[in-house]
Amino acid sequence: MEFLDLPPMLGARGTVRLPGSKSISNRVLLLAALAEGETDIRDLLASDDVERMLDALRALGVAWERTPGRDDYRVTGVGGPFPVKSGELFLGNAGTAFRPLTAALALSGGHYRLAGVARMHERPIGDLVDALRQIGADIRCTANEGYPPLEIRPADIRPGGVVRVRGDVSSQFLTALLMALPLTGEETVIEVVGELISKPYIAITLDLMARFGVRVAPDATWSRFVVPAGARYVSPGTVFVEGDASSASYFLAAGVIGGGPVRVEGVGRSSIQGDVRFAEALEQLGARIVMGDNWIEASAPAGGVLRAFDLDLNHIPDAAMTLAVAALFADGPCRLRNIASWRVKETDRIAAMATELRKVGAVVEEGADYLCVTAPARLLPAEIDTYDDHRMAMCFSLVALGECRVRINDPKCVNKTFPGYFPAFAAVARAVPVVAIDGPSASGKGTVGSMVAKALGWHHLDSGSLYRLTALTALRDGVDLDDEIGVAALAAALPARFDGDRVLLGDEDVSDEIRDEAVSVGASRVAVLPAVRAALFGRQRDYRCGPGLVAEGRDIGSTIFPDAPVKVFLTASPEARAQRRYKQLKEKGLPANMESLMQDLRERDARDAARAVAPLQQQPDAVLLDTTSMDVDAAVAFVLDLVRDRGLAAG
Ligand SMILES: Nc1ncnc2c1ncn2[C@@H]1O[C@H](COP(=O)(O)OP(=O)(O)O)[C@@H](O)[C@H]1O
Ligand SMILES: Nc1ccn([C@H]2C[C@H](O)[C@@H](COP(=O)(O)OP(=O)(O)O)O2)c(=O)n1
Repeated sequence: MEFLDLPPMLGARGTVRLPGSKSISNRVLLLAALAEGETDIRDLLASDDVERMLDALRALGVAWERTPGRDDYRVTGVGGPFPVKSGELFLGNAGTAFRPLTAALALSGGHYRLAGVARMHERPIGDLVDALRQIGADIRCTANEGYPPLEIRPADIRPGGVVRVRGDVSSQFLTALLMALPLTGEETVIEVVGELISKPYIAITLDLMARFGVRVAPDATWSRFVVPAGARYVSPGTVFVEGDASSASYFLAAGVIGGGPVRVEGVGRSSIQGDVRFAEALEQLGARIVMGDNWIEASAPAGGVLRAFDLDLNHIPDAAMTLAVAALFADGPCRLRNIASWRVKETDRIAAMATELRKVGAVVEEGADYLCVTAPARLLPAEIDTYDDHRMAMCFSLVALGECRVRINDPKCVNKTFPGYFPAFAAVARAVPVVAIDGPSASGKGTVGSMVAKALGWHHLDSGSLYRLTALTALRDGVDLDDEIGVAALAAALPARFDGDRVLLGDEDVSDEIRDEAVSVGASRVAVLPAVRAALFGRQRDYRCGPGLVAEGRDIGSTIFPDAPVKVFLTASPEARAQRRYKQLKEKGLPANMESLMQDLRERDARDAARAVAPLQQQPDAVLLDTTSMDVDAAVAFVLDLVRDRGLAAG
């Protein structure tokens, strides 16, 4: 399984240009396809769901072309039903393609098959099929009644009169009917049965239909819609796609959780997307929000802490997911109400959200249509499953802003709506900085690392001492150093503590004992065991805390913190290193022999460099620092300059 490790973040600020709205992109594509004339669409979203719609339209005889290198498209409308009268369409997990195409194809007089991924076949479509059958459509659910895949056959469509459709499962059914019925040319009344959910999405549909020349006004209660006689779609010429307001939610929340300000460009006061009201929800949590016509900016509440909330989120079902994760930063239990539609989205989002929030330590109560989330005192590092749901992946990236590392499984699921999400997030979120110092034995890593950490006021990790503590424990407990599983178990349970430059096992100071030659040789032996390295992997990452970390070892820059902004490969000639070690041991009153030290050092260098897992080697992005003829202070000054040059510490 592919994954992405997000480091703990210290805060967020900056500006993000949003990708185009998915809801607008797929609606505009379909309307442009059915309209008379050519439509130029600017800033169309580049994502999987939009690709599915584009592919389908081409298969159905709609010509479109893309301006090379841009997200601008020209669609040549067919001025009515689709001209291609048979076809098999694969629509992935794109609800915004599947539902509207079902309705438009049911009225196109052809023979079509529509299918998607397994999850698409679990997402209900029965209410839409029932509504279309009322006007004579011949639609068969070929696997399970009420669910895709579907087969549509030519039929005697009898428009006019009243069509009833349920509005309380997914508003996309109403959207699909609204967009397709003008193909009949006759007046049809749509009556919504049950409370209409997600009304703002219907508002997007009506707004875009009006731009293509078909005006449908809802009654006061949004339960009756009249599609006028003689309606036909005509291209408005050029359509600009707004930024995606649901995608904006992650960055606005990042600004609120991570201090901010974070500004999103592409949506604002004049947006037609209901999800811009997510900003209002954030305001109820105490966030500071500023809005322009085409941008929104979010910052943390004046007091820093988010207020607990109890909100009906029916009007912003997608952006509401972001609030479930924002609840991890609130000062009390938070309730998200009226969100039953989550259960029929890309995954059962209520269940998925509850499961994953619990992994980071939250207490979650899950109901048929609500979630109650209580934040833990401290977030726990976790491995988040994403259920092939782009929004799960994007939401849980926000956990990192709690200075908590988080692993996102299958991160590419964001391609559904936002392929550039993680780079965009990394551009506004500020990771806890790490100085990674790697190099051979006795090159000065410990000495330089400790002094650099003190000068910066950052945390310090001497990873070698973890290997030494592991070896010491194995030697004491009589565990064979080649017993990989046994030694790894010791490494995982090590009661290691660091107190300044003192190294402790529980309460026992073992700073000197771990420098014994026997322990040094043992450390070098256990360090080649993959299970031992794996056992120490997460432990080392947990030392990454604000304001920053200086860590040294052999694989810090390559494996433990590959994203470290400063990497140094510290080395010196073998002779210089042997002499340093000799002096060091003598000063500590420990026995030392120059010849055996030299020999031992060469052997250890060879073992560190040749091992299969995380061998010692200079990373391409590491700066070489050869201290053969350089004193400690000069080496420390060199590293501090690098840190300041990268803008990670004041000058
Ligand atoms: N640039 C340097 N010049 C001279 N001696 C150094 C230098 N860097 C480190 N030393 C000394 O070398 C010894 C070994 O350094 P240490 O930090 O323990 O190395 P490592 O952690 O790489 O094994 C220490 O006594 C240290 O004071
Ligand atoms: N990140 C690390 C740190 C140390 N090791 C290995 C290398 C050494 O053999 C032991 C002890 O490391 P340490 O840095 O304390 O030892 P040296 O004094 O540099 O030889 O652990 C490693 O494999 N990976």
